[in-house]
Amino acid sequence: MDLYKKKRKVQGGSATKPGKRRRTSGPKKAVAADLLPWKTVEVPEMFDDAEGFYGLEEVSGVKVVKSGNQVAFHAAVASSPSAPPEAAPETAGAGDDEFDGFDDDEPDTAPTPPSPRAKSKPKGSVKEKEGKREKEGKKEKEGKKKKKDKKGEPKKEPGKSILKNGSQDKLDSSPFSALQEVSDEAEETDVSNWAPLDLSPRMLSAVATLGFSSPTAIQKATIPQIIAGHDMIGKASTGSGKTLAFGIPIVEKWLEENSSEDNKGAGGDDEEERQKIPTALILSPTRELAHQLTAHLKALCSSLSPCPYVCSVTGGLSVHKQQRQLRAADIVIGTPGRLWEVMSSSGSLLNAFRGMKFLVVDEADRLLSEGHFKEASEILQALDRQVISRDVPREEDDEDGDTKLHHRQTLVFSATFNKSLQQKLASKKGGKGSRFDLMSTEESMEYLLKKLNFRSDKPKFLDVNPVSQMAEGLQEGLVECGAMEKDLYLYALLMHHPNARTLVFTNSISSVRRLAPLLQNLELNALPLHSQMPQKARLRSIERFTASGEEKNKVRKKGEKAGILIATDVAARGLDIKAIDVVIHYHVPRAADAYVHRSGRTARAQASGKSILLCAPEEAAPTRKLVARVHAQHAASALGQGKKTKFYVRTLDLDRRLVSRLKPRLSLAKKIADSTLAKEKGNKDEQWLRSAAEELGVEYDSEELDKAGKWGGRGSGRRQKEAEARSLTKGELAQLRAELRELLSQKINAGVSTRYITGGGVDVDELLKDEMMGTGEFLGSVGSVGFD
Ligand SMILES: Nc1ncnc2c1ncn2[C@@H]1O[C@H](COP(=O)(O)OP(=O)(O)OP(=O)(O)O)[C@@H](O)[C@H]1O
Repeated sequence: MDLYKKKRKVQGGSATKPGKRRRTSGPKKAVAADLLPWKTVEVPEMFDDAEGFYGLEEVSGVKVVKSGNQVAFHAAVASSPSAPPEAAPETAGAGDDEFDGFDDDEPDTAPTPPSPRAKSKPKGSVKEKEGKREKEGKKEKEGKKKKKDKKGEPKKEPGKSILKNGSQDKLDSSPFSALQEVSDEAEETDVSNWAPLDLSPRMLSAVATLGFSSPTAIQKATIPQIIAGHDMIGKASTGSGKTLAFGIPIVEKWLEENSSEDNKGAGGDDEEERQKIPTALILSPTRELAHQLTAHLKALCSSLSPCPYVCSVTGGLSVHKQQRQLRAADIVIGTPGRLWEVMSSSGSLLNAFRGMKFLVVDEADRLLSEGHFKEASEILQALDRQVISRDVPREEDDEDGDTKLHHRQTLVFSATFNKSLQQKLASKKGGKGSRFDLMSTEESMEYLLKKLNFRSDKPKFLDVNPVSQMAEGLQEGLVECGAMEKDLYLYALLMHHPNARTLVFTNSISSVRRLAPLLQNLELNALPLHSQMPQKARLRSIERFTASGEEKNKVRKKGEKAGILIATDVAARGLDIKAIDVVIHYHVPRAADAYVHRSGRTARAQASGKSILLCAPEEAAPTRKLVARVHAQHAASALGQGKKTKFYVRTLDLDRRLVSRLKPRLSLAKKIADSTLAKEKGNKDEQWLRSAAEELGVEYDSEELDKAGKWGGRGSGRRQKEAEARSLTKGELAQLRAELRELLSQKINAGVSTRYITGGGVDVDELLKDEMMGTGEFLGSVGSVGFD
């Protein structure tokens, strides 16, 4: 323990001059990799098969120093492997890094996670992720090893991983661990644009570690206000950096109060026995978002020493374990369900939370509506209840008898505030259709004021994008197609964007289940994501999607395809995956906020992206209205400037003859997918019927039951189709697969489309030129789908 503290002290002396971050060096010695104090990584109970974690060891507080092609490990103290240093997982600064999974008990409509804001991955250090993959296959491991050798990176012994920095350094097995990778450009990041925000040198250094040279608009607007002590309602478009807008002031406050080792929280010598008062509690509507926020804040704190202990409280870990972690937590990020479970079972914990400095309600409109409202509301009420405590300052009642918690700032953030929030807060049903709309500034303010116990009567309301919640670099379009042609048009859109990382939203889990294998049959890198998937599979899909089709120096690995994530709205909010190029709404969103948040998964952080709605003819008019409502402010502001008054979502025009040439592939792929799904379902149904028959003591006769299915009645047509699909023999399926392979091996001839005919004929030689052959699935060039 002493050793650990001493190390942190040394690192703590590394504060740099504002403006530029400089490398600091402590009294560390070069140590052979074998002699570093490796420590076995504890495997979370939830991982039955350990997901490759068995045998993994980690080491913290080690600096990887790279000079040319040489790499040396510098550690304050080297010890033999048999004498590892004392680990302090429960003390301030230790990381909450066990992956506690994605809940399947979250409402299906709940949104998901994001990814690195850190500009680039560290090249010189051994990456955390590699530890996770130790067991993923010998081949892959050898491949990686070779690559590393080439780069001159340190050779890692099997099962060992070096993690960056001493404080939050435990292995983070969440899919958002990439968020904790910090930029190796930090050394060069000029952070002088942050100067007006008056941040401490240590915070500037932390921001430089992320490689962020300027604050975003919402950060610029809100950070000084929050640091000055104001309550805040912050609204800004998706992907505009709201997390750090509240994260930076929270960490700043923590730094202010924990600037020395002698002043660490409410603890003291008996800290382990006592409940620490956390600096902040951040409420998140979904587990995935909570994990992302945790990773984001840990990334911010990764270079700080001492640094706050950031801890997430979501389902997946035992309540007991989380209570232990919470005892030492400085910043707690959690979903209302699990938080309430943990808080309500411990008086001292609840009391400690009452003393915190910040309460953050992220994605407030979602959190205070739908399924979470009840628990979020209980947490808020419990926090506001006054209890006499030695640690928590007593508050005065105001003239109305309401208790004002003057020591606590409340921060509320979202890109949207919708009408369903208004109804929930007003506890009454709104008029028809109103829940689909977004709220005006005044309305949002009024209702948030009713629900949250702000310290001042008028919290600051900052809307940095009052005209539009949509990201600036976003292009929006709509494709009209027959209701039964959505699969075909989806495939055509994907063919038009062969290298684009694409996120496809559906309104139902069954559509995800159907579309993912269908597109996989078409040799696309389609990955499913919905709330009924097992946690590990969800995690895998996100990881594969995040890693898919990565370009190194603008070159994609040969044969590597960009990922296509087929998801329900579980992925709509907060998901921050780098470089999503296209969002496709396979089903039109049910409400305006869903449209904003789904579309906001692309064009993040100043990037560009496309959002495309697939609409059946009867859906087109209401969808256009919904999009127009989202842009209503935009239109009004344009009117003020004498421009056109209405926003029209752009109609995209796919070449229908070209689309129809995709049909043979699609129908083969569909037959195969239907048969596979029907067989799986059939097996499950049969199993269920067998056990039901057994329980009833009757004989199970599958033929009789099949006949029963043909008698008619509701669902009998579907059942018949399923039976037909199921009846395909192995040989027939193999034949279909062979036909499909043959079709997929030929490119689609775009050269004789109507566009070419009207364009003046086809130059076959031109079409067969190498560069034309290489562009996706089409032979010949195809026009763009209609965006400029
Ligand atoms: N100052 C900055 N400079 C550059 N990038 C930044 C900056 N601040 C944050 N980012 C990056 O911008 C991305 C979006 O940030 P964040 O996830 O906080 O957005 P958000 O506004 O919360 O989005 P959403 O409303 O969709 O949840 C992240 O990848 C983050 O790392």
